Amino acid sequence: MTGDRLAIEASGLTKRYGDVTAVRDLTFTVRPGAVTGFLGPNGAGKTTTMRMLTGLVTPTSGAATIGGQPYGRLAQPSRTVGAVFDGNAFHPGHTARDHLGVYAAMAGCPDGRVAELLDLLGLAQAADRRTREFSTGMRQRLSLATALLGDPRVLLLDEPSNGLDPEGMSWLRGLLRRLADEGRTVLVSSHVLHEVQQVVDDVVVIRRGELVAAGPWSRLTGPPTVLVTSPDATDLAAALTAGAGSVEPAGPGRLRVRGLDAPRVADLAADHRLRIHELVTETTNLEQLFLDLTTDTAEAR
Ligand SMILES: Nc1ncnc2c1ncn2[C@@H]1O[C@H](COP(=O)(O)OP(=O)(O)OP(=O)(O)O)[C@@H](O)[C@H]1O
Repeated sequence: MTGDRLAIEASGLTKRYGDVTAVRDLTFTVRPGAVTGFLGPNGAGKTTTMRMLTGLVTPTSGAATIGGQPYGRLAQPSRTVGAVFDGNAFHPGHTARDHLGVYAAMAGCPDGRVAELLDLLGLAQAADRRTREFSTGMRQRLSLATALLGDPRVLLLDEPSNGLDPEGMSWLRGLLRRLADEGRTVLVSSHVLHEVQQVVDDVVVIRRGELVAAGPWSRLTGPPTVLVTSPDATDLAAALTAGAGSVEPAGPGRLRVRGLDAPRVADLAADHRLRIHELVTETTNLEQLFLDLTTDTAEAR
């Protein structure tokens, strides 16, 4: 399979339920070999979009394709796409091993695949417990195991972090990274930015069913700035400007510098025998960015 054959594409995707437009004219691409965060507040239309990508919901207009084909036309859907949706149902009397065994048989998975996944998903110890005893986090792991059974190259995960504790979150991020590094296409939705920001390469942000931003995370957050405090701020500003930095005042004795990293700022200060009392690299406040992207400006007018 070439890389392009693994891309997810939404093109003018729209879904209306009566008067409610859940998703409106959504166009984006999700590339293989990366983790893409599908972000937006509750009710933004993430689940509806993911359901359209997997053929569970029929778009009112527009198209959703995976590797250039609508989900329904894929030759081996369960071997191409693995999906996890909130509220995945398990038979309460089945053990995790039973549950995976049923799906493995349906997907024609080789022997040993169930044990492999129980291990990969950290469920080996709980393999023979009935799913009715499972915590939300264990259910999430079992959903993920089910999605991964057919060794799919494309993964669509709707809020997979729901119910995971911090350790589970960190484990999930590691798993997502690994799956993407193996060349898979990984689309993961979340309404909580900080849960995914450490792992996503790209983002697609929606609000009220419409696209707000899409692209590499680094492009959306911009380059870091450096905040420097110095009793020699005036001379330091001149030295940094001469060193190709862009400098603006940020309070008494304090400068905000763009275009130079912290070591370069420190080196230039040392070259000019100027004192530094504090040096901080500022990354964009991502929560604020997310808030800005998702706040409905129409309401503010
Ligand atoms: N079957 C349906 N019938 C009517 N309205 C629906 C249906 N499914 C979704 N909606 C509406 O479409 C909008 C988008 O819902 P959706 O579940 O896709 O959002 P979401 O971003 O996944 O939210 P959450 O994070 O809360 O799951 C909401 O206003 C929702 O009420």
